[in-house]
Amino acid sequence: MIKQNKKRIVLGSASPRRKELLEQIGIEFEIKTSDKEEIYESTIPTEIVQELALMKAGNVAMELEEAEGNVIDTIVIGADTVVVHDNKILGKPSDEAEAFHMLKSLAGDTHQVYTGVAMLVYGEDGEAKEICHAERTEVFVHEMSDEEIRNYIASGEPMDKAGAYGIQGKFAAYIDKIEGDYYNVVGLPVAYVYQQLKALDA
Ligand SMILES: Cc1cn([C@H]2C[C@H](O)[C@@H](COP(=O)(O)OP(=O)(O)OP(=O)(O)O)O2)c(=O)[nH]c1=O
Repeated sequence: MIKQNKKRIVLGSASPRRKELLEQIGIEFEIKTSDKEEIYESTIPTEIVQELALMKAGNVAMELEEAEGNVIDTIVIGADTVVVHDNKILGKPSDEAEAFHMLKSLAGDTHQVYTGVAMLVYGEDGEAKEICHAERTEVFVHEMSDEEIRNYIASGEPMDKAGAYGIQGKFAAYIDKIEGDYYNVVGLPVAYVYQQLKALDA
């Protein structure tokens, strides 16, 4: 059942995973994306993901305002996911060699996945309130041989994903356990999003 929202909800993301996750909980929403560059200044993972999530939501809101003249009674949602291993931030790999390097470092060890969520909540007056949050999940990965890593890269799964893996795909074979929200690893802590929308009476 699709929940009829009181406010218009706009997901500012090109990620197919985020779209699926929001659909999964039955929220009615539209997708708008912006291809503006994403840059961050912070060095702390919880801050980086919130900064980037807010930038994504802000860019989409700005383009919405340009296109439609104003933004009222709307919630624009942005999100960003990074993997952190040994205090190093891993985004999407730029090539297969980097994917190999990332996966080699994650194999047989524990890392953290952080997803930042930013919600720009526009009222009737067109004024926006910002809500930002960072969710952390601990992921424990089994040992992997170099051949297993190479085969996984050959599957094509790693290249558009932070940390070069997708927990929801073939990489499931190497997940020992997680602590925290599974959906956060896939790219959107949907329970957090739903609970916020509920609290906002959206
Ligand atoms: C760790 C992990 C990440 N991912 C994905 C989620 C995100 O799509 C991607 C991280 O990249 P992001 O830069 O967070 O998002 P994106 O560029 O895909 O989409 P947009 O900026 O338009 O919202 O990695 C998985 O699908 N599974 C996983 O297990």
